[in-house]
Amino acid sequence: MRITRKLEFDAGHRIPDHASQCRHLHGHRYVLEVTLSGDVVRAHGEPANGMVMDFGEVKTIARRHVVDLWDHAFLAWREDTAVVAFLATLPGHKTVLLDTVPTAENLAIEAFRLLDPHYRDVFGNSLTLQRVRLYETPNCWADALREEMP
Ligand SMILES: Nc1nc2c(c(=O)[nH]1)N=C([C@H](O)[C@H](O)COP(=O)(O)OP(=O)(O)OP(=O)(O)O)CN2
Ligand SMILES: [Zn+2]
Repeated sequence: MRITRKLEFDAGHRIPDHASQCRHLHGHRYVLEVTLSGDVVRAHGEPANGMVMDFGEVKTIARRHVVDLWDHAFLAWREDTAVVAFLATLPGHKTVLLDTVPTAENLAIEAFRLLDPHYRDVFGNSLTLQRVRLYETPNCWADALREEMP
């Protein structure tokens, strides 16, 4: 069985080497989809009975480890030196430094990496993070799939 929880957040970014519009500082309302696989828990009296994982718990973990960190932040490639230096002049600015250019592909991979250790199988139902899908716009998204993760 697979279940998916969708969350949304707002963040700024730029793709410094892009040939067109995306080299400019701009933002998106990102949509993050977290897909888990596992057996349905069959345990009378347990709050998770009948579920792979409570959607509320899926959300809590995604917020704690990605969404709350990235929401209203500027997601910057640490080698984008001009932007990183500028953001450092803004007192208390919420900046997230990334090891890769903040494309939809790289953000999906990074979100998968951040979330994977936190979706733990506590009911013996083989709970596993399978996919992180990140929408950069309603028309553009990237999938980080477990079988393709480095
Ligand atoms: N493979 C990728 N291509 C592009 C990425 C990316 O992350 N991965 N990112 C961008 C830009 O950041 C941009 O935000 C996307 O812009 P655009 O292609 O204009 O997308 P829209 O949905 O706004 O397009 P419409 O045709 O206006 O709906 C570019 N490429
Ligand atoms: Zn963009």
